[in-house]
Amino acid sequence: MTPAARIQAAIDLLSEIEATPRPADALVSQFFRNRRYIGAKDRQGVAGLVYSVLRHRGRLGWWLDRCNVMPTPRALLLAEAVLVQGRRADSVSGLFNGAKFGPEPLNDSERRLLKAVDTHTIDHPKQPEALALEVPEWAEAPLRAAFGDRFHAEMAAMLGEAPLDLRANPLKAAREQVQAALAEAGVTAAPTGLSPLGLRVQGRAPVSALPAFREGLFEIQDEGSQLVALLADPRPGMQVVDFCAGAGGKTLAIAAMMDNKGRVVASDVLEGRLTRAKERFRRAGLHNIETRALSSERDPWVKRHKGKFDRVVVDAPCSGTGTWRRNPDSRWRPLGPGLAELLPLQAAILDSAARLVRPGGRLVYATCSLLPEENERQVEAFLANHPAFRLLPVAEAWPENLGAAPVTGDTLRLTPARHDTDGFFAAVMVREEAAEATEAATSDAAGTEPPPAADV
Ligand SMILES: C[S@@+](CC[C@H](N)C(=O)[O-])C[C@H]1O[C@@H](n2cnc3c(N)ncnc32)[C@H](O)[C@@H]1O
Repeated sequence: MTPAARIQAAIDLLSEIEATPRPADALVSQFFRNRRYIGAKDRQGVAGLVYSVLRHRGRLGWWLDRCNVMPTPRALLLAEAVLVQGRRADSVSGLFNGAKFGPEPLNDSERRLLKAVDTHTIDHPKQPEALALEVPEWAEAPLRAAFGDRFHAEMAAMLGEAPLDLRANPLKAAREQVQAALAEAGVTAAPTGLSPLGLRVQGRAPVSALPAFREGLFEIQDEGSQLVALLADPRPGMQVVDFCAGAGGKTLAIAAMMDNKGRVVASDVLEGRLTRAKERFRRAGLHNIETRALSSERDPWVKRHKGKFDRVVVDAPCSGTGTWRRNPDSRWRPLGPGLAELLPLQAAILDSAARLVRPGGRLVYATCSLLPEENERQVEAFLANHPAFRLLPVAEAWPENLGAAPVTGDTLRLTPARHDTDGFFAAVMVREEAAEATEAATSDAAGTEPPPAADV
């Protein structure tokens, strides 16, 4: 592809991302699947342009606004070329010449834009702090409240790219074996600091094309997500529910730790996600998992299985603020259901899923959010309404690993700035053996119609 053709492909891809609410990573994969003639290097070049626009979208928008130019994909890419890549306006305009496969020539306002941004860089002292950190307006106040004087450092750490983490599948290979298989394929990876199963890859190797991946020796999973699954402390022979299993990221880790012994139920309100998860379970060699599509969090299946499970993991739908490094597009997309709907939904899911926990069993509540409203506040409200449960400090829940890790407080709070993982929150709660009767009396009381399921 010529450089101009790459720009045109980036314009097409950005237009698709703007036109649909689906996450950018899914659309990027689909875009290239439908254009198999685009080679690996060009794919990387086109995706690099698109992700650079998404990663700088707030500040690029600020510049376009200042120049009175509409934020079209063409204008965003023009501004990106100058303000982020540091190219001169002349060399950029030369690529917009209407040649075959390249973009149409510039219009007047685009020419004006190039002239205005020439020799500038993306940051400008007049940009408000939150915008300079690519923090959308709706999230600024809660994130400032969450981090106080660490707001700048935490948000700055979210501007970079997320590392590529893998989780060894203990059913098929130890972490060292996976590391050796990767090295043989020319991929360098080092053990992660917190997760005993994790490997962090150096650079951006296409690991899913490797035989070791196809044979299920490892999964692609952020270290923070691995820790959430490990916190449930699933053991062989246990009965476990992954209540918001989605495409099965945490289910895979949980089931593998159980050595294929016992039972894991992967449930979700979106059946399509569970169907996709099944292929991953098969590749990983797991046959102790069953999937269960729920009509809502109060599906009758839950009541029928009250008190039957040793572990219940609730990886709740959330704002996703902890994954901004990985999904930069999600900062600027409308929040889907919005916090006003997410907060009661999270509480309702936790409330209902808690019924499944047997006396002495564990309930793990997790989100990939950085907002206390979705995290600590939800757990506090749950504990206040469910005296049968008590918080188990994470260092006690999993002393052999987290005891030595830089994790403070009773709950797990991971951030890119502090732990170089995605932002995650997890709390472990235990249903007291003696409190069964009290809890049983209160848990089935509220039978109100649930809010619609959110695809988050
Ligand atoms: C954060 S995602 C789960 C990610 C998944 N656990 C993983 O590790 O790959 C949250 C999931 O909650 C599901 N969900 C949304 N509303 C729900 C509800 N009312 N009951 C159960 N699951 C729900 C969504 O469909 C979504 O798959």
